[in-house]
Amino acid sequence: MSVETMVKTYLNYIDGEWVSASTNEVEPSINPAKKYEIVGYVQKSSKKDLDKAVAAAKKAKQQWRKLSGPARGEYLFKIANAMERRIDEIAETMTREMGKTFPEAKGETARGIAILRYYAGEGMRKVGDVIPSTDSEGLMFTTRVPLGVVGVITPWNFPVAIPIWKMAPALVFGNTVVFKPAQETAVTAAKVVECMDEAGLPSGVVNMVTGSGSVIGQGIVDHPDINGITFTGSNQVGKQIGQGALARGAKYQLEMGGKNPVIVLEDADLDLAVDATISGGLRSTGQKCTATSRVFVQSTVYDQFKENLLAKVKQIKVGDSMDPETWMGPLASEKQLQTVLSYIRKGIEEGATLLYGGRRLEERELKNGFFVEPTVFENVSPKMTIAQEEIFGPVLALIKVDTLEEALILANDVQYGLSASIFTKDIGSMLSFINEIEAGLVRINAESAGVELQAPFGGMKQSSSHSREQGQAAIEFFTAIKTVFVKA
Ligand SMILES: NC(=O)c1ccc[n+]([C@@H]2O[C@H](COP(=O)([O-])OP(=O)(O)OC[C@H]3O[C@@H](n4cnc5c(N)ncnc54)[C@H](O)[C@@H]3O)[C@@H](O)[C@H]2O)c1
Ligand SMILES: O=CCCC(=O)C(=O)O
Repeated sequence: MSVETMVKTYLNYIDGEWVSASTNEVEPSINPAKKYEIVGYVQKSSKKDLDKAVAAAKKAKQQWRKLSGPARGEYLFKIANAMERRIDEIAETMTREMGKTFPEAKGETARGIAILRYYAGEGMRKVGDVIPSTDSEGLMFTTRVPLGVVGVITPWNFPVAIPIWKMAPALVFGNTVVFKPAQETAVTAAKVVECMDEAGLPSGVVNMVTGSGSVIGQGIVDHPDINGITFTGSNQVGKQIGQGALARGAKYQLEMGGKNPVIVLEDADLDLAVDATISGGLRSTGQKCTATSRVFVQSTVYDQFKENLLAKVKQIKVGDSMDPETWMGPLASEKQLQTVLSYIRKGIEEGATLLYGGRRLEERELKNGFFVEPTVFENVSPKMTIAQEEIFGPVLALIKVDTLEEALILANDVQYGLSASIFTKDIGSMLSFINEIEAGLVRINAESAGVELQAPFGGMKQSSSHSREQGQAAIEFFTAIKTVFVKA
């Protein structure tokens, strides 16, 4: 059964107009909690639509870069205000489209608004330095210029925060944007862009084209008039994007997966560590790049930690994310469900012990959605697939260790390096962890997830192209430095 009456069709946004794709094809965006419910129809665009969007962004860039930083910042304040007026509607759309609980979706939308305001303020900050020249009569200084047209390619798991943490700095530093959201959350993306339109952003400054990654995403990578590409998503796609961008000399930035460890030492506050492991690993149904995946627990407190963790995991209420009683919603798509179930099967086949969960939930209404139980494994050895690969689902692997040194070696023994936590009261252990863990986000006595918009964010190793997003770090990607020498 599909509910097709009164379902709105969302259009592309090109040169300040809402337009259909040239293909005349649309795709349904469905609710992962009730797969028969269509949240909206979104455009299945072609390269021709992308070309129009790029041409609009290219035309708009001269006027936009001529505005002062504070004037561009004013537009961001207006977008933030428009989003604030529509916060509940946007959050509800996000919940219905990708399944995170309504409070989480509302928190993310509020975060998007705060990011806009932060970067609005950045429009007033300095963009260069005066550097002493060897010529006593010369003046040497740096200034920054925008890249031009920036392609923004984003995933479905943070459908408001991630597009905004890319588009807000792109805009305030004088770039124009071609935005390709994940098709799974294109309705939520359209609502964010509606707020930009409501704010009166000049035509062509932001353009949105929805469609498949292989056509629109790849089209952005290959387009000669796109000067920079900022991508967040999987490693597989990120590597392709990096290679494509490098081949034609475009600037690029990739933020990708994680396999994030938590270390629990014997002196830890165990209640805190248990709560943080559950929150960091299972909120958003484990679909955060920063989600806790591997939990290294010192052998002296292992049994106690396991008992306390399981007692709490068993209480987790799984269900429709709009239900205020629900703590954990569905996975975002059928594909995501199948991937997570296949990792769980692999864990069992490779000899890990399934302590709790592991099943798809199909009782009553749940059968219409992509629900899986929160899942906990133990006896996970370091080379098992579930200890190495990003699962992106509510699956925790408990691993017993004797010492911090052993935990650090095992924690670092993966290709990823995004975020990591430790629970301990010992300052020496904290310092060893800070120095030796291979992760871009290092958290002490706090869960592995939780990114603050004013601080740099990005990974080490294969989690990133080694650049950083957010905070003042964003200026490094979205501008180019010019060194100027002046002599009268
Ligand atoms: N490090 C971070 O900041 C961060 C944040 C959120 C998510 N992620 C990662 O994102 C992944 C989950 O998101 P996903 O499933 O949407 O990722 P994905 O790589 O499948 O898709 C991301 C985006 O790339 C597009 N795309 C797909 N193929 C493409 C191609 N050939 N060329 C250009 N674009 C293409 C998609 O349509 C989508 O818009 C996880 O690995 C997660 O860890 C990382
Ligand atoms: O999915 C990646 C972003 C994670 C994040 O924003 C957070 O942990 O708060």
